[in-house]
Amino acid sequence: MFDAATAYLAAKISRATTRIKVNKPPKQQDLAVTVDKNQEIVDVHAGIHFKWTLQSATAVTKTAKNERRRRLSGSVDYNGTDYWSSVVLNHPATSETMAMEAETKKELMEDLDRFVSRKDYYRRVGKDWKRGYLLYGPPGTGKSSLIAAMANYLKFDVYDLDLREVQCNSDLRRLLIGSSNRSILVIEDIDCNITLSGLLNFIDGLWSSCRDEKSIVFTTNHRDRLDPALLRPGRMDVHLEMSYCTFSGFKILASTYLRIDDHSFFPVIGELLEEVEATPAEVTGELIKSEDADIALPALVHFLKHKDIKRAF
Ligand SMILES: Nc1ncnc2c1ncn2[C@@H]1O[C@H](COP(=O)(O)OP(=O)(O)OP(=O)(O)O)[C@@H](O)[C@H]1O
Repeated sequence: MFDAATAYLAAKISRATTRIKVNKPPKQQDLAVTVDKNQEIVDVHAGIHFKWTLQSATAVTKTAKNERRRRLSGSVDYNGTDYWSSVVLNHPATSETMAMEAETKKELMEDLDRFVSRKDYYRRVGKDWKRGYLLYGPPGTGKSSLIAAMANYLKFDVYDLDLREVQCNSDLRRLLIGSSNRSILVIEDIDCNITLSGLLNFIDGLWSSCRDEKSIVFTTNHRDRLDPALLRPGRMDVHLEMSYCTFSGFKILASTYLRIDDHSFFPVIGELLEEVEATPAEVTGELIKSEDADIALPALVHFLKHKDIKRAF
């Protein structure tokens, strides 16, 4: 077998390549070919010599894995049969398009990178390879968009789980066993779901039924309504506040929607956003009305002024 592989590879790769790793991850059809960091591979195509060097393992995983991601909703039917119905996740959100503070974004992306790259670490310290995120903030501040951005970043599927659909822990366990690794499990509006003891029971069941490499995202519009028992690390490791639109958030939206990074209306919009609580959803609702900044920005100013007047009464 070794001799056959050597003979085969000798015809395929350059003599300069002394080491190459090929493996077949479980449940995947294709072979994964990897090289070590900083290892150089020489490739000859049409007489031209190419030298490839692996700079970052994460970058390779992300570009190599280019399949379409799915968004799945979990249900249990009247026969007690559980299933996930799936649609293609086509949400364009990325961390770049998210109107959030740059520091918060950076910390989240670093946290995700650390999480996915630490399989051996989790194993060594005897912890399950899972991470819980709580996204909280008023409606329209981008909690759902951020989940899509996280999935796009990690190239993970998204599984939506409505706890009201799940009657008992064995239903939950079967549903979760049917979900894939490398996925984000989403439980939205956690404060609207069932009682505290039921919820604690479900969440602990959730953790113990999940297999490797799973992140779980809970969302709520009211973190203050959640019991501290739910918020502790191990259930929800990272708490991320999604807030009303700030001026720096607005600049990101203006760059995405209007492709501008400055305009004479920016100062007045900055002042208004300090006085008025407008969600990024409301701001994008105005910006999307026209691609012409000279039309969209006065409309936004009008909206913010009007909102302020309404609040004053
Ligand atoms: N922080 C943000 N950055 C960029 N776009 C945003 C942001 N927040 C909201 N939007 C825009 O507003 C739309 C609605 O926001 P989204 O559904 O993500 O908010 P949400 O906080 O999940 O709301 P809800 O609590 O009602 O589910 C998004 O599709 C997106 O276009």
